[in-house]
This record gives sequence, C-alpha cells and structure tokens, in this order.
Amino acid sequence: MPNSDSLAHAHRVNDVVRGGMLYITSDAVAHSWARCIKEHGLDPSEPRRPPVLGSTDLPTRLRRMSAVIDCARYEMTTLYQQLGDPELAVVLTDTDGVILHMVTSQEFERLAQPLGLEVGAVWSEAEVGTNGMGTCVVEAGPVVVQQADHFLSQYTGLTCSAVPIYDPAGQMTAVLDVSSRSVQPQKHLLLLLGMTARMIENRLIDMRFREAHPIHFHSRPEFVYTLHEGKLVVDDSGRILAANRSALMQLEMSHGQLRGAKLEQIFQTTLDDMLERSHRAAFHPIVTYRAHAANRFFAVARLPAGEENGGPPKLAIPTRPRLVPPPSSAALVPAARMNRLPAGPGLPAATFGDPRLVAHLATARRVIAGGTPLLLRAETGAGKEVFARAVHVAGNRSDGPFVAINCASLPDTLIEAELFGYRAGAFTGAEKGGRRGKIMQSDGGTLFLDEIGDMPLPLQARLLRVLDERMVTPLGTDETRPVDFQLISASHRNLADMVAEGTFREDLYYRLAGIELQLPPLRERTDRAEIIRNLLVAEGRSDAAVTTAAWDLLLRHPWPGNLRQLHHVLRSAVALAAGAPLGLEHFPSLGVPTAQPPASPVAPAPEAPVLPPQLAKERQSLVNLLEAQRWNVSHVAKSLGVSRNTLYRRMHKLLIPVTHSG
Ligand SMILES: Nc1ncnc2c1ncn2[C@@H]1O[C@H](COP(=O)(O)OP(=O)(O)OP(=O)(O)O)[C@@H](O)[C@H]1O
Repeated sequence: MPNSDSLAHAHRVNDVVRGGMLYITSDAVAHSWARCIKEHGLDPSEPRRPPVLGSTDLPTRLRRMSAVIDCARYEMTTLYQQLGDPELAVVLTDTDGVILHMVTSQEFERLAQPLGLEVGAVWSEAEVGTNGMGTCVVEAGPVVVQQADHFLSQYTGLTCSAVPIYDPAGQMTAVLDVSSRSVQPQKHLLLLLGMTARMIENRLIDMRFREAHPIHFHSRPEFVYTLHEGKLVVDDSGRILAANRSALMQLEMSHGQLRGAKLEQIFQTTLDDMLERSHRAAFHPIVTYRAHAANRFFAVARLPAGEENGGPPKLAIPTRPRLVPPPSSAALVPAARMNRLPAGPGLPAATFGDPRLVAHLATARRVIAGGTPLLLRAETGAGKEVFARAVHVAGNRSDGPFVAINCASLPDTLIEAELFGYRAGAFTGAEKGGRRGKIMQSDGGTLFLDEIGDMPLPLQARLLRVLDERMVTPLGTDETRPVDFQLISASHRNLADMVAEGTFREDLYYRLAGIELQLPPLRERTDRAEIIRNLLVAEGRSDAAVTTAAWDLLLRHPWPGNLRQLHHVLRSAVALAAGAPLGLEHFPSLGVPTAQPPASPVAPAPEAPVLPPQLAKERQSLVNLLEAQRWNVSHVAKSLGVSRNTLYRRMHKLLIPVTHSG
C-alpha cells in the first residue's frame, strides 16, 4: 500500500502533468514526468525496481563499452576522491541507462543496492521514470533530478546529477552521474561532472587515435595542455580525424565540417611546419593563425602516442584541473629559487634550464602547496631525486627535512624497517636502541620514495594505511604516532601498467599520483650545454677547455644513462685529461676512437646539389645529423621529434638521397 507521502507525491506529479507547473523548477523534469505518464504509462506511486541485465547480456554490453569504461574508470575514481563524501556513488551508464561502472563506498552501496543502484541495472526513464541517468539520455544534456523531482515516490530520497559523454564522432555514448542523498544545490557538482566528462572524452580520443598526431590549441597559451584546450587529431597527411568539444567551440565548426578537412584549411600552417616548430619550441605553444582570418591561436603538434617515446611534456593525467589552490603572491617563490638548487658537497648545482622542467617545477610547486602527492616518472639517472629536492626547497616545508629512500636498493625486509622504524629488539639484527623510521624522520618535511614500483605488495598496503591515516606504527609496537609529510614518489616504470598487470595496488597508485609528471631524458633537454658546464664546475674544472669535437659529441650523445652517466663520464674525462683541454680521446666510454678513426661503415655524405642558401644550410645540418646517427632514420626522426615519414619527406625536399639509410 502506498503511504501518504507517496500519495502526496503522486498527486503533485499528476497535477503538474495535467497543466499546473506550480511545484516545478525545471522544464526538463516537467517534460520527463509527462513522458513517464503519457509514453511509458507509469504510475508515480507504484513501487518499481529497475530490471538488472542477466549473465549473458551484461558481459556483452560491458565488452562493447570497454573503451569508454576504461577511459572513465580513473576519472570516476578521482572525482569520487575529490568529492570526499562516502555517501554518494559516481555512476556510468550507457545510452540505454544500463549501469556499467560505479565508484562508491561499501556503506552507500549497501544503502543503494535495494533501490537498484548496481552494475547491470537499467535506469531508463521507461523503467524507473524520471531519474538523473535516464533523463539525461533523453535530454542529451546536463540534468539535476533532486529528491522530489523523481517520478516514482520511492526514489524521492535520492538526488542525481548527470551529464552526457560524447564519443570522438560527436555521438552521445554514455552518461556520468553522481547519486547521493544530498539536499544541497547541485550546480558546483554539475560543473565538476562536466569537466570529468570532458576528461573522459579527451581520453577516448587519445585512445582511439593513438596512431594520429594530436594538435593541442587555444587562443590563450596558458590553456594549452589543460582541460580547456582544443584538441584535434590528424593523420600523417594533416587530415583531421576527430576533434574535442573545445575545438569545435573555438573554431565554431561542427564535427561534420571539421572531419576530413586538412589542417591548412583550419590554420595558416601545415602539419610538418607545426611539428617542426613545436619541436624547436620544446613543445611549448607556438603561434599560429586561423586560415583566412586574423584570430591568433597557440598550438602544439605532437607525434602519435604510438611513436612518441618520452617526448614532450606529458602529464600522465594531462588535463584534469586538480583542486589545488591558485598560488597566492605570498606563496610564490622567486624564480631563481625555483629553478636552481645550490651545489652541495660533491654535488653539482642543479640545472633546470629546459622549459619543460621549468614548467614542471612550477606545476609541482603549486600542487604541493595544497599537500597533493607528486609522482615523478623518468628514465634512470634522469634526475628524479634532484628534481624532488628542488621541489622541496621551493616549498613551504623547506625548513623541514628531505628524507629519501630507494625502494629498489633494499631487500624487502629492510624496506619495512627503514620506512616504519622499530623498537629495540623488534627482530634479530635490529639496532639496540631501536630506530626511527624514514617516515617519522620526514615529519614536517618531504618523504621521497624512489623506485616506488619496486615496493613489495604487502608493504604497499601498509604504506597506503599510513597515507590514509597519517599515523605510523613502528615494528614491534602497538603505538601509533601521528606524522605529517609531503610525499613525492618516483619510478622509471609505468605504474599504471603495473596496476593493469596486478603488480601494483590501484588504490595506492591513485594516492601517490595526485599529479604525475614525466621528466624528460637528458637527450631531449635543451639545457644540455648548461648542465655540462655546471658538472665541470662540480668537478673542480670551471676553467676546463673543451675541444669543439668533444663538445659536439657531448651534446649529441644519446646518454642512455642520462645525467648520472654524463656526470660519471665527465668525472673520468677530467681525471684522464689531467689539466689539459678535454678532447675526444678523454671520452673512451662513448665509443670514441683514440687513434686513427676506423673506416666509416656507411657511404660518405652525398654531394651537395645546388640549392638556395637557406635550403642548402638546412640540408647541411640534416646531413650532419644523419651522419652523426650513422644514417639511422628512426634515431634521427626521434631526436627531431618528427615521424619517420616526415623526415623522409624533408629529406626528399632537401634532395638528400635515402639510399644511405639502413
Ligand atoms: N638538474 C640537474 N642538474 C645537474 N645535475 C643533475 C641534475 N639532475 C641530476 N643530476 C646529476 O645526475 C645524478 C643523478 O640524479 P638523480 O639521483 O636525481 O637521478 P634519478 O633519476 O633519481 O636516478 P635513479 O633513477 O637512479 O634513481 C645526480 O647525482 C647529479 O650528478
């Protein structure tokens, strides 16, 4: 029997549908109520539960939508964490209203399950009347269905806010919803949901067009690489394959108009030109103009994700606006302090002249001001710890300690003791007086966990607890101690891949990667000359003369071991040279001949054809580069940040025969 509240709700619904719009705030809800009665024949006081798809239908549907679910999963978890309320669920449905994925707490799941909030449940309007997910599908726009806006009285305890998600072809593909018991206005939430939907859409584009060149652009340079950027993906010939919503808005074009157009029909430039200029600008936005118009845009063209290795500044979570407070003027650190780290005993002054690193330092500084954990990814020896120290020094905990621990260099059993500490006699071999762990030592400062990917799984669980509770329990004790530290962790491994393989805890990954920054390897840094000079100063040879050939070699070497290798090589060269100018013969480990150079295994450089001076110069520098890399086109293409095809095209234009390439 329906109770009196439910009957009152039913009267209200019927009144509105019959013509009185007295109680209603939103047209979307009123129209939906009318549909529920007139098209679906529903009764507001009738108790209904959404049907749940069975074991054959659901897996098929999940498989079909797996790309969308994969792209949404991370963003949904992040949104859930940002909202910080265990009494809500973040829900993804397809366009039939079928729940595909849900992020919530166990408590809320228990509460919501009897109402039908579970994976596989069908929340279409036809099944359960007006509701966030089903009504959003029909409206194809953001909707809020707050409590008594629901058609069926049994759902009037719920508040649902939902936004559509579009696929790269511009078709609605899913709905993102937050369901709770909130009685608060939902405007702010709707905004966050909209941003999350855009993030998911951008990820979908990235995933589906891994083989295409992404073009990031905006009319304001500071918005490039953010959620607000326009994004186009183009094939090797510069033909547009897809665009995000911001691109459509900024260019005032539809999907239909953009798809298939060439880049030069949109901007006053070609793909090759944009790629080359982007690379020269170290992937910072370059100026370009709208074709046949004067509007100025800032753009970056990049290699396809499939071809890119390290490459341009890549925030692993590139465009999510973190809930980080904007830097107040008091919090701003003078540039000199930001970008330099003074030399210590035996340590070089850290150099951060590469624009990508400068930008990363600024981002990191802002992020840690809000206490967000920072995860660094870089090749071995690329300067993760030095970078972390620089972030610490520039932060508001710089008066506290910087405590580093390398998880790869300690046996599993010792990491635990090192991290958490132990009381006297906690285990055989323990120090007599017990030991304060690294976590406690970092209290008030920064804890740097290097090679976190090597942390054994059981310890990952303990670390997660510390991060959640901000309490440490030393081994052999029951007492917990509060601790307060900024966490910076680093790895040369891709933790997201490790999560997928099951070797790294997903929940810990999300806790560590408040923001993830990819530091460039040495061979891609534009400040190599400055680094070399500073390392020579650190080796006590600020006056060292270096021959042009040696200098050239140092600048061109690919440095697989990055800054650490460079430092070692310079140290031995200084020792070998014993005060003489550094020449090629002092760098034997780089494969440099000490006596007569052996006969070149490749053909000599081609005769230069007659070309205008500018082209001839361009040709000569490309030939030099090819020579230096023994005509390995892939290596040269990579070092220039262009695709092999682009390089071949350029060689063709400059009349460089490709017969040399192996
Ligand atoms: N920004 C920098 N300026 C000058 N030298 C640097 C810089 N970064 C790193 N180095 C040099 O490279 C060495 C290795 O740096 P660091 O230990 O930070 O690398 P890492 O990436 O943490 O290494 P690993 O992957 O082995 O943990 C430093 O000791 C220093 O000699």
